[in-house]
Amino acid sequence: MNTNQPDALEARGLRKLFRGVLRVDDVSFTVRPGRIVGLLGPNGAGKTTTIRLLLGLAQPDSGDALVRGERFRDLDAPAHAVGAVLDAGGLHPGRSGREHLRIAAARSRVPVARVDAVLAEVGMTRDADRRISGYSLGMRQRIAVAAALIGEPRSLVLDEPANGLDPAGMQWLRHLLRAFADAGGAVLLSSHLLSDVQEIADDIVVLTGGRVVADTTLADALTDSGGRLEDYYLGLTGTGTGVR
Ligand SMILES: Nc1ncnc2c1ncn2[C@@H]1O[C@H](COP(=O)(O)OP(=O)(O)OP(=O)(O)O)[C@@H](O)[C@H]1O
Repeated sequence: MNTNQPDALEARGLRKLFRGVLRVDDVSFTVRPGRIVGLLGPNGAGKTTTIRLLLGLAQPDSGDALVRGERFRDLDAPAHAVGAVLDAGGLHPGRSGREHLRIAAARSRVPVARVDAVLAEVGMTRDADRRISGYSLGMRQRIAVAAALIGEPRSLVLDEPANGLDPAGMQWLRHLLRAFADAGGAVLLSSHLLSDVQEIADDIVVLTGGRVVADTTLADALTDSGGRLEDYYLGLTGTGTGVR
């Protein structure tokens, strides 16, 4: 790794209050190129808020959320820096997958030819012209991933991407993310599915009550817990809430 390169994604002392309550409390971690980082934590731990801060969708009360060393709003070409998969359920049901991606391409100011490229990348070429209302949740996830890839980003951020994916869909996502990281991309994904994270992540960050309680490699976490991420996680969070 070139140590002069800024980290792909960096949370630096992030704090966020909602109605006077600290929900993200001094959160710091980095995602380096070539790594897949799993962001774990019980319901309400602050994962989505942390992701929204990194993507410039919410502003921290203090601290910095940096993408390649810059705040999201200062990036020249945000779609080229980071792609996000936030809520596949939020796609407009009346549009086709292709229309959704054309809009994403226009917003990101990337050539419309990228639409066919990302459709192929996510295996949705054949179904591209059907309405999203007729898609399964797994197909919606593929279109959401395609939209994230439209700007050929160097980083990907995914909030609960496994939601709605069947085992074959999950395997597909795993391969896609690994290939992305192997090509030098950085990946941050939140998930409740510890077995999936165990199969996919290089590093893990565990949040509880808005604070980072672990930031380690997956290998070290497994060594510490006899090979089961679930045991490591439950040892830290002391709860099975929301975790299966
Ligand atoms: N816009 C908001 N207004 C008020 N409170 C909020 C807002 N967004 C999040 N919170 C609160 O902040 C805390 C962290 O929420 P967040 O969604 O980041 O957690 P999470 O770890 O992603 O949880 P889950 O696993 O349930 O998705 C929760 O207590 C939540 O109710």
